[in-house]
Amino acid sequence: MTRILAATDAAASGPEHVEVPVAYDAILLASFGGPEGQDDVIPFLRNVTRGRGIPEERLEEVAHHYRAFGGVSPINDQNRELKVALEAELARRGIDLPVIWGNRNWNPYLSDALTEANERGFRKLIAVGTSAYSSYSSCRQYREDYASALESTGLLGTIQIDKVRQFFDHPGFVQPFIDGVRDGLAQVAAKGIAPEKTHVLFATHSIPSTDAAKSGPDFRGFGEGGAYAAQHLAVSEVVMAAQETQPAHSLVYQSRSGPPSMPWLEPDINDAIDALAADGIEAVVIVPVGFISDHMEVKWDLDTEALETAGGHSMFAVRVPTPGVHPAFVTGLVDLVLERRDGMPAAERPALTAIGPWYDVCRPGCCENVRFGFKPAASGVAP
Ligand SMILES: CC1=C(CCC(=O)O)c2cc3nc(cc4[nH]c(cc5[nH]c(cc1n2)c(C)c5CCC(=O)O)c(CCC(=O)O)c4C)C(CCC(=O)O)=C3C
Ligand SMILES: [Fe+2]
Repeated sequence: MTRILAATDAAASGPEHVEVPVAYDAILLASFGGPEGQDDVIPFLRNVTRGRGIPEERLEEVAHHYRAFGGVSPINDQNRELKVALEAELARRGIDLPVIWGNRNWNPYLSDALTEANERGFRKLIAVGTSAYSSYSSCRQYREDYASALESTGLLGTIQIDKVRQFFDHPGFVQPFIDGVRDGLAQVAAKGIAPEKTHVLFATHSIPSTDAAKSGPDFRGFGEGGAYAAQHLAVSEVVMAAQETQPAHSLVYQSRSGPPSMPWLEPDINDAIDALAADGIEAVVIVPVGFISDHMEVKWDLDTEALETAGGHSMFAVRVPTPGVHPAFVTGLVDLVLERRDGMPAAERPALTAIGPWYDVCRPGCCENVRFGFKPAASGVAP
């Protein structure tokens, strides 16, 4: 297993990287949540966008995506499957850690999970969030929601919530993408399309540019796109380096939702596909590198919209699978829990890029949201 630590990272990999061992009572599988029927769609969207300044037209547009799927987000069944897969892997390895599931934006809520934990006598929880990268939306907001669920249930001070490190460069997360891109490139080759006419698009969720700039801790100096862009770029390089043929590749963004006046990360995947078509590219392999399961952002924004954009140019397009319940991913998540529980030294932790392994405990100021300021957050050093 490769583990590279850049010389410039020496200061960042001090003792603060790794915490002391903790005897956890249970795993908190923490996710986004999604509607389970047509009547849930609007209340769910209100939960997600409360106070966020998302234009009404965008909400109607997104409601339409959910309506087209019967008002049911695929994310809930995917989390149920992941929970079952984690339980099976824990049992197989003889690890006695129950898994409880709670979401940030829909039933079962994080507060329901904490109530359940309390009833079952659990005091120390290790959270596994279904989100691999660093940014306000993909890390800090989870931590804020842990804190507010502790507050609303009156369990602050009774239950402790730690989290596994952001796992963007853990082999368990990256391997399924390596396998998927290999399969995708083989499909392109089988069509007789040459590597020079092929492009690999690594796709992730766009976020406001100001959030991106503040993603990760300030002292790492990641530049304009912050840790969020740097982590995605680094993972893309690892995935491409593992391929036998290496067509050109790039990082693109999807699912932008803020007002047009607010800058979000670009280019949008559909604009990128248009530009590639104009350059004579005949095939695209789309890698949903920002996501862990085939939820709505994948099913709609990639499988419906991006594939349609490619089809409009008569391009051949393949969408690579997300990690889902790939055995390497499930095993990797359990490994992440154990390294944290046992206080495994940073030098022994698997990480495929020079950026990781990421921190057990978020550093001060990490993933600040300049739009809303700091709210209390669990599993980090204040603020
Ligand atoms: C970085 C990131 C991830 C990846 C990390 C992670 O996985 O956590 C992610 C995942 C997801 N986002 C999801 C759904 C939504 N996200 C929205 C809005 C937003 N997302 C943002 C960012 C992210 N989002 C941001 C900056 C906003 C603007 C509002 C704000 O500033 O906070 C909205 C409102 C409507 C809209 O504007 O699109 C919806 C409905 C679902 C569920 C899908 C399903 O149901 O299957 C999932 C997994
Ligand atoms: Fe989102």
